[in-house]
Amino acid sequence: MLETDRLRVAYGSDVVIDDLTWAAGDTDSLVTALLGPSGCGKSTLIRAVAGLERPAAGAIRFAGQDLAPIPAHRRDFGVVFQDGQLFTGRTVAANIAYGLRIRRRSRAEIAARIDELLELVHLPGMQSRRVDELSGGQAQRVALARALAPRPRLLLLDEPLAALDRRLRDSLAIEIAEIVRATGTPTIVVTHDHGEAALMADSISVMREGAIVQTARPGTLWAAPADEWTARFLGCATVIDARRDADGTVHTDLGPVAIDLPGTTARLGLRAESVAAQPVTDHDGGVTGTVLAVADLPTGARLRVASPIGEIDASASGSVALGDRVGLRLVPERVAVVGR
Ligand SMILES: Nc1ncnc2c1ncn2[C@@H]1O[C@H](COP(=O)(O)OP(=O)(O)OP(=O)(O)O)[C@@H](O)[C@H]1O
Repeated sequence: MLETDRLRVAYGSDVVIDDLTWAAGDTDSLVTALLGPSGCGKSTLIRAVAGLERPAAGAIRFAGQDLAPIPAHRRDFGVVFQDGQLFTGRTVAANIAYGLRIRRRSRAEIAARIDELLELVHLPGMQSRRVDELSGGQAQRVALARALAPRPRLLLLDEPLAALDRRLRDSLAIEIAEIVRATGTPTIVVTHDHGEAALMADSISVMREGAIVQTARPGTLWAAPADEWTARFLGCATVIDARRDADGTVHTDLGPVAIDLPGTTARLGLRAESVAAQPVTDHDGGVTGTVLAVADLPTGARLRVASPIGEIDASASGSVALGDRVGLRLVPERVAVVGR
């Protein structure tokens, strides 16, 4: 639905996006996350799509239509930025009405649409509240309602949760995704947080230095990152070699693991959840290590372990203490196969 074709965006001589050909929002993916580290060009891409930056070369198309001749306010795209950018000193209703007023909708229609949107974003009855009196989470819901009010063809969310605290971020991420799904609005959400991307999106495009390195569903992305950089960016702190022998067993320096490899050798990405640690007495003579640090998380203990391949992260379900000797085992369903 949204396509960039050999797109280049630059600030003066500083080229941020070069030769980018990318598509988002196909029929089975309503919400696409644009995920990448700080400074990789996510906001620049979103701003170019919104019509706020003029491409130096290439094209951006929506539903087949070249957007170049269409100014930002005629694209029918809704935009929400990190801090919402509401009109301060005005009411919630006045903010949501903005895009409807400039489209000259009737008063009755505007009032009805405001009521409907406030129900949708779970702020019923807040019409006459001044936006300066809202909490950060409420302000972002109003910004979302304002963006959705004119029924945009595409919604662009640029780090909509970045200014909120962690606990609120997760719940609002899920809520925003539900709201945009309820309206059926194709959405691109920019984030540098892969947890947030997974909570919100059907598909994730990973961006690195102005290029999209992989687009996939979240589960596929975690299990099969396109390359080592992507694996590390997605939380695989350790990357190791694996090789498959003639009888199909896959060997690594952390012992065998029951996974399929695309060839006879591959690189595996490991997160703490990929390596299970258990007290060495219960262990059957495999790889062992020494516990260097323990963090007790609600989901179990997370460990830093001195292993034969150096320091690695691991997880333990039982009780483990600093200095313990632990047996290490790779958890096949939690191991990422790089470049599969
Ligand atoms: N208005 C501007 N003028 C000049 N350079 C800019 C401008 N906006 C962004 N840049 C530069 O372009 C590059 C990409 O920035 P951009 O904001 O698109 O990245 P981002 O991935 O959205 O990062 P973040 O997550 O930190 O917002 C950075 O090097 C940034 O310094």
